Amino acid sequence: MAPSYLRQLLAVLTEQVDKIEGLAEKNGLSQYPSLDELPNEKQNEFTTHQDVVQATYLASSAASQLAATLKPSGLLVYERASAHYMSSAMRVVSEACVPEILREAGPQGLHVKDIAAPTGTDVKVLSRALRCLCTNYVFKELSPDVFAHNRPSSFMDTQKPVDFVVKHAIEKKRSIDAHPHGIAAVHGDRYHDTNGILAVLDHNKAPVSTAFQTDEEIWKWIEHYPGHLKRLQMVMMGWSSLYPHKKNMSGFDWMSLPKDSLVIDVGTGIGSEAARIAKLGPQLKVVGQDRAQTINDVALPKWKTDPELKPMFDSGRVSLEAHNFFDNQPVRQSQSVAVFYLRYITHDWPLEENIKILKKLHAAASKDTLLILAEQAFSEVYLMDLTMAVLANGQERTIGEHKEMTEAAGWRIVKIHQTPGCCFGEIVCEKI
Ligand SMILES: C[S@@+](CC[C@H](N)C(=O)[O-])C[C@H]1O[C@@H](n2cnc3c(N)ncnc32)[C@H](O)[C@@H]1O
Repeated sequence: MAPSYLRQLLAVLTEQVDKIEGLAEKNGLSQYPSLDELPNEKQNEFTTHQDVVQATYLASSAASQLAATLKPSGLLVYERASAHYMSSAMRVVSEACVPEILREAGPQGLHVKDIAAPTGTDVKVLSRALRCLCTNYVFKELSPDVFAHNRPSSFMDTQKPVDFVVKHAIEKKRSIDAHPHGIAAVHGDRYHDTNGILAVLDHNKAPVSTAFQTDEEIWKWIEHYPGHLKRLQMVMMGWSSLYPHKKNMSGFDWMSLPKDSLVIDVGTGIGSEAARIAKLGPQLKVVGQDRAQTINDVALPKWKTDPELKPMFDSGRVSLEAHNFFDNQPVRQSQSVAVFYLRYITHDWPLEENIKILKKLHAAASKDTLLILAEQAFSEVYLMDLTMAVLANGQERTIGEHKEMTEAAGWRIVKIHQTPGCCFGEIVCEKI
């Protein structure tokens, strides 16, 4: 039987790796340099040798075809579509003289605060740009927020002294401050830029709001364009297929809740999670809440007509409610809320706004109410972090940042369910 498609690719890879390692041995190297090894003359001579280059091209083509084959297709397409964040991140990093600063810092690396200091670059922006690159194998993060060079990143180094490049960067900033409509720079007090991450620093405004010259945040602004609103809410359904196995997210056990427990899906959008929860926990009562226009013009028309959703809606098992999550929760005389569930809500907002949202839920919670945040809980896909920054001035958060945020609003993380092989998870919190 002919070898399978995967094995054929693997065979090319194995054959070329054998060839590369044979050539390495012949040239007195123990192996092909890893990503962590910084280039030196001997290695450079080896890695640019004609026979080695030929073998590495074949091996890397087979490897990327293998990766593209095995990666969930939705994720692959998403990564390709948001590749521009990588160019933005490279630009931030090179204008903040990071390659030169890290060269002088050496292999132990440097904390992002110290990397940002010489050019006065915003620490948070730099940290997010560096993390975006690290997850794509350019630079490496040794411990949280401590970064160092790896082999690919060292190619960004101009080899000029730090003092020289920093002086140049600061002079450029001064000339931009004098002519604010001039070319862009990423350092300084404000972030003048043209390549997609403008105004990341301005906590009241996302870059998208700046681009469309509005002071409204995206969820309010988009209501002026009903077609866009519908489209954006449909996109949320698409997230479920980014990771195919996420359709069967094996997280919180909804069957563990008693009959008629009340689950509120806060910021439900079109209600795809409300539907999922109602299916996983047929004994539950689920309420989907969102802004009035989303409920009335997007969610209700779907729930009243979709053959799969309509029976749940007609029977009252799922209901939809117009509610702004910055306001007090409606008073529910008859029963307390078992779970406040928020999927992809907190990544849409900066910390201060999230604390306001979570405090409102805290005020309406009984001592047994659980808060579940369905968010990126493990740092695998940082490309989405910059998407959140651009669209909504939001961010993906590390576990530490989730802890800080929930505790500031009176909640304590008690469990994290991670969907196997997926960076999304369900973060379960109790009232402190
Ligand atoms: C990223 S979407 C997530 C939707 C849904 N939870 C899901 O996972 O499919 C964020 C949702 O928050 C809603 N939202 C934004 N601001 C809101 C507010 N002030 N009150 C209630 N919902 C809001 C939006 O309308 C949108 O449906």
